[in-house]
Amino acid sequence: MKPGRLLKHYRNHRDLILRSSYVIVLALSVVEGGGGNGKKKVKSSSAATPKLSWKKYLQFIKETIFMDRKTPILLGSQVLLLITRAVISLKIASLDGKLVANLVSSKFNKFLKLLVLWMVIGIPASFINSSLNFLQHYIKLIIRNNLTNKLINKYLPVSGDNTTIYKLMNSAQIHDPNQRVTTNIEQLSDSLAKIFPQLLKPSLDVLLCAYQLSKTAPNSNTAEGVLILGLVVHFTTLLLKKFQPNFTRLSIKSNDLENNFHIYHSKVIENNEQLALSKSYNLELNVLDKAFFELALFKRLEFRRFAVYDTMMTFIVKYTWGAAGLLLCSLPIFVQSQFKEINDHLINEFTSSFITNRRLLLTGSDSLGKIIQSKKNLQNLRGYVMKTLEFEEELNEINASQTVVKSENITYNDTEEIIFDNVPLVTPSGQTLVQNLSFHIKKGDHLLIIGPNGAGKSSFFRILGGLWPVVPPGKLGIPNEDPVRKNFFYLPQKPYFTIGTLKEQIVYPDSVEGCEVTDDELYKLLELTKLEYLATDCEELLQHDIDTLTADHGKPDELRQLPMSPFDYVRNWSDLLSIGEQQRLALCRLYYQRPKFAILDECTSSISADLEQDCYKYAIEELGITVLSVCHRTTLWRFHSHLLQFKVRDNITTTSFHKFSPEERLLKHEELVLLDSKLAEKQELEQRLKFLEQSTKSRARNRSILYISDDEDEEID
Ligand SMILES: Nc1ncnc2c1ncn2[C@@H]1O[C@H](COP(=O)(O)OP(=O)(O)OP(=O)(O)O)[C@@H](O)[C@H]1O
Repeated sequence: MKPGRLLKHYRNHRDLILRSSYVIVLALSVVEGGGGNGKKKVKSSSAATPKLSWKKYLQFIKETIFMDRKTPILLGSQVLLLITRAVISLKIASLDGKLVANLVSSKFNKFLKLLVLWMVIGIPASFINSSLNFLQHYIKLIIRNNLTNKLINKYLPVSGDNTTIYKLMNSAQIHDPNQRVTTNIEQLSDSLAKIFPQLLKPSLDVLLCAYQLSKTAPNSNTAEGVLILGLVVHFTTLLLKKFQPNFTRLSIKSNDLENNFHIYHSKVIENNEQLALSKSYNLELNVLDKAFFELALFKRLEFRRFAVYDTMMTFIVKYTWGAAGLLLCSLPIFVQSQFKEINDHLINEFTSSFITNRRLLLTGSDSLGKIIQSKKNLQNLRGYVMKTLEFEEELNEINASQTVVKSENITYNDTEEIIFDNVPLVTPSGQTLVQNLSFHIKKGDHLLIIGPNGAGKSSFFRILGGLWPVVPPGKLGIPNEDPVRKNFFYLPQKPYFTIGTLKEQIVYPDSVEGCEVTDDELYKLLELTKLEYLATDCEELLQHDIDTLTADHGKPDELRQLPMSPFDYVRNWSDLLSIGEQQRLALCRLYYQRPKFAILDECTSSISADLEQDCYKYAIEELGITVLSVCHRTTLWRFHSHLLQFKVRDNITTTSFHKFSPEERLLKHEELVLLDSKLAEKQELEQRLKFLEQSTKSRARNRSILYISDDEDEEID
């Protein structure tokens, strides 16, 4: 094509070509500014950024938005409001220009009319602004609600075997589930609710301003100038990218450090009594200090990077683009003033155009800066999504594995038997504690489990309770589920108590709603473990509250809210009760539940020996509960008929299982203890004898030396 024809074509389609090139250049700048800077590394972070493909990221965002029908509708409304606001901003920009022009030419009436119009437009503008704020918070709440529910349902699945959290805490992946469900989801929802206005508002502003600028430029020759401005924006954005930190990495690392600090702090709170008694504040302070120091150090590094980036950003967006824009708006005026005679009308026109275009340019450059800055939020959001997805995938895996393991290696019988057939005891970390465990007991066979510390006694319970899988070729047989009576009830050495009512503690893990137990029945349960004073204490506290509120006539509402029964009085039971009392209250739970089998893992170790015996007797003889117990006191042996013994020799653990006669075994045990003590006595006597022989010998030697020296003395004499 000849240059002449090309020029003609250009002239014919000049407007279209320039406008589209301008938009393309701006879009390029946005994409460049929004693209990742993969080469940059966060120095203090040793871990690599976890991988998350864009497809998976967008899929997650899509699923989160469409989890609820309300969210897309609200997002749609947000978009509509944003478009309306952008159009209103344009209108206000042109009004601004006209207002100043009328002010300069002292046209008061026109100025007043425009001012009224300006105020009238302010009404929908204010409404739209506050509606946008409201919508953003509302969308955040809905997203947070949906995500939290989704994760909590996977975290505490009602349909599973209630082992998810245990398995999660034993997995190497997740150490901070509480943070993931709380802080992480909150940050994710906040970021996601902000991202649309953050991206859409400035994008719309940029597009509308670009369109308006190229349309309302004082001289159509400035269209090329607008394109040059676009190119300036593009290249400076590329420069800005060099200073841009990797926000995803920063947000992940910062989150991890925050979580570490939180975990250490929770441990201190949890073990406050032990720390006070062992006077170990100094040590714990060091640990907390170190965790916080790491966090603060990283935050400082993060802020420094942000500060450098912000400085560059402000300089480029506000001043470089601003100056280029001002030049673009003013140049045509200077050029025209050289050729035309300046009259009032021209001054008016110049002022109006300059003010309007300047405002449009400032809005445009500011919006472009915001789009580039929203990359930070996009990358932060990516970090939060990664953490949430990692958590969710781990939960999905655990929950899926539960059903597989259960169906493969566990069988149910109606003969009320527990059968361990060649079951290896393997820890979650893969260490085999016992090669194979084989035995079988039925209802009424009370099993005593003994063995040295760390041999695997509690681990056996973990397999029975479904916490650890039944590893092939092992097979586990357990009784069929019974709607009336639970199969198993587990009592550990340190039972768990909630902050709640006394009734809730006794009927746990049943809910008090729909529970038909009466206060008298609850009181009887407490009597069995000699804990009736707990109910009396609650009664006194309740009476005290009633008296105080009655004396204070102004609080009838609070009086009405007080419980009717002392069993409904709320207290923090785990802080309030001694370990022995906690173990006794846990026994009340056992009596209330009356399961077929009770798994008692040193659950009476802090109870006095005579009460312990009474409690065992009641459970076995009165309630017909079959016990499987780990206990170190020989006084409890008489309640058992079978023995599972763990023995460790040369670091290899073996087990033996047989019927057990407690009297015979106790006799042998007593004999063994006697022999042991005699053996110890013998060894002591032998040592004493050795010592005496040695000291006699050394005295004899000393004496002979003395004699020799006497002789020598004599010789000298
Ligand atoms: N979740 C786990 N992950 C890895 N190893 C574990 C886990 N729980 C326990 N173990 C290990 O398994 C071994 C057996 O522990 P277990 O609690 O069964 O011992 P125990 O015989 O009950 O000891 P004790 O009499 O002291 O209570 C120990 O070496 C312990 O460190």
